[in-house]
Amino acid sequence: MARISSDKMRDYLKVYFIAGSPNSTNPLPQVLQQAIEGGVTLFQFREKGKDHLQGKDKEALGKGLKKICKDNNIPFIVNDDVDLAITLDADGVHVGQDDGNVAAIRERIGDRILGVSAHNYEEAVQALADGADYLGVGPVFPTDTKADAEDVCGPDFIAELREQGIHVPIVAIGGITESNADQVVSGKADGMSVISAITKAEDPTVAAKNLLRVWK
Ligand SMILES: Cc1ncc(COP(=O)(O)OP(=O)(O)O)c(N)n1
Ligand SMILES: Cc1nc(C(=O)O)sc1CCOP(=O)(O)O
Ligand SMILES: [Mg+2]
Repeated sequence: MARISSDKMRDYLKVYFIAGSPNSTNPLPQVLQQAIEGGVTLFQFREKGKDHLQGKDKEALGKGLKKICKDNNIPFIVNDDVDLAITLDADGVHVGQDDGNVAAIRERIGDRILGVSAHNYEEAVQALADGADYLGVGPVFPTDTKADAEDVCGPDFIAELREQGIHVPIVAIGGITESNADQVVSGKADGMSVISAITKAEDPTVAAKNLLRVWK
């Protein structure tokens, strides 16, 4: 296996669905299946928040979600938990600035996809030097989903990173909805990551379709 190409990574980032069981009142496997039917291009299992699953329960949910992704040709990414990613043979891992040494995580996961959160030029450059395949940048809008999110940077912050010479795949995150997703596209991100825009939608399939349509 080889590292993913930047072109392929950009395709996968278009509508990047992130969720864990605390984000959804309906069973997450059902929501993921519906979101995939609407066209989401990548999935991250982020089991965080109130009453989140742990240990074998978390592993069992992750295993089921990974199968849904595999059956539908969507890469399955695990948030934070590198051990679980390896146990489940996930397609990749996403880590933030406080989730461990990125270069060491790259060593551990081999050629799997590695996403790293970055909030400024210096963090972006370091993440790439350490082996990131894509950067997660946010929050681009206010979000209620992540209590410890950084200050809102706005969607145009990604265009600023581009001007500073960061041309790798970047996905915007935080507070993205059907109503503001067009600003993510004009802000020069390669994709949008969403939690509540899909998990709290009346119909996750329609929500995913509407987000995908913004790219067309
Ligand atoms: C695609 C993407 N971008 C950013 C994040 C946030 O990661 P992090 O800062 O480590 O925060 P947690 O998600 O771990 O709470 C992400 N998960 N995915
Ligand atoms: C997981 C996460 N990371 C963020 C960051 O800024 O790094 S914002 C965020 C929450 C995204 O959820 P929603 O789409 O519901 O706003
Ligand atoms: Mg993290």
